[in-house]
Amino acid sequence: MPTTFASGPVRVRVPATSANLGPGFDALGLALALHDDVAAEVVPAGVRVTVAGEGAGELPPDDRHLVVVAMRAAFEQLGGQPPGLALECVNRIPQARGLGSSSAAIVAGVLLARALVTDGERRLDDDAVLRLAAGIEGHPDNVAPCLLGGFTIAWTEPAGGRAVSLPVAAGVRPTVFVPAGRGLTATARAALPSTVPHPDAASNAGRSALLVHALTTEPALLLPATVDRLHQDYRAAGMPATAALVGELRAAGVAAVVSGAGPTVLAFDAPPEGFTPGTEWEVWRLPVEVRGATVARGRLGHAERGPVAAGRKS
Ligand SMILES: Nc1ncnc2c1ncn2[C@@H]1O[C@H](COP(=O)(O)OP(=O)(O)O)[C@@H](O)[C@H]1O
Ligand SMILES: N[C@@H](CCOP(=O)(O)O)C(=O)O
Repeated sequence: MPTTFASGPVRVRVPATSANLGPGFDALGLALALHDDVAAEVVPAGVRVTVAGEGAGELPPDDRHLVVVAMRAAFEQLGGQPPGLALECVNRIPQARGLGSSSAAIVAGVLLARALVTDGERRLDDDAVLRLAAGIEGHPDNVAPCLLGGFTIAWTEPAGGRAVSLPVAAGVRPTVFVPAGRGLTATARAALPSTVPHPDAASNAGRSALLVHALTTEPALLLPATVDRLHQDYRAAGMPATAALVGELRAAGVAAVVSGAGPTVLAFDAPPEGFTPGTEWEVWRLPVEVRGATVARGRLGHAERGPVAAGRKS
């Protein structure tokens, strides 16, 4: 059946995410209440992208833009490309900091493309959206919480990425420490060895299983549950300030980890009174986002164009 396109714009709201959560490398993730909003419309020709907020003046306004790249991949699976595309992006997720901005862009693109095709949900169901987005990103651990919300466990089968979302226990209060400097995920992945010692793998298996229990049921166990031996130490030389802050917070009894591939630090509770991380860090309390990505008809309105998402506080 030929592909037909919806008339008028559609919009999507996608949350920031923190992946790994310490021992759950490439598997565990958490959605956070900080969002990008993107609207897209099929137009007669060309590709036009406007960007406000994070990445404005830096991101390519054309087919190289990651949201457009993801839309193109999704349209391919949906049966055909539209004649042209117009996008409006309002970005609040800091980019290249370990808060899942690239996954958010990819999820936004796949969901927008599906919503712009008249029978899109029949052609690309929710499981296929996750598989496609995880395939573009290369690992499923950010894409899963971005799509599903909450705390997610993701894994990869021969057919692609899959995930489940679990409710987070009351008393988990994520705080992120965001540095001004960037770090690309690809660079941080290149710092990892191709094999790891068996005791390190065994340690992470136990701690990530414990982390599922700690995050959903018993937050008092978050400190021992967030010990990692598979990625953080290998990456420390490339982000010494991040490694030092994780160490200081943990020494103060706060369960802290590298957020995603860094350089942001995620703590599962507020730092103790009087703890000063240094002026290079912006400190935001970001509640867990339970909703995941949401799609609606129409352009971005006043609410979506606002400067700060609900929950982000300095
Ligand atoms: N909202 C966005 N729109 C377009 N491209 C984006 C967006 N967010 C991130 N990107 C692209 O992804 C890169 C960052 O990806 P990555 O290194 O995986 O970091 P992060 O931890 O933020 O996901 C950016 O430099 C940019 O090229
Ligand atoms: N498991 C990945 C997670 C990358 O997350 P990001 O938010 O930094 O893109 C990794 O550790 O490489």
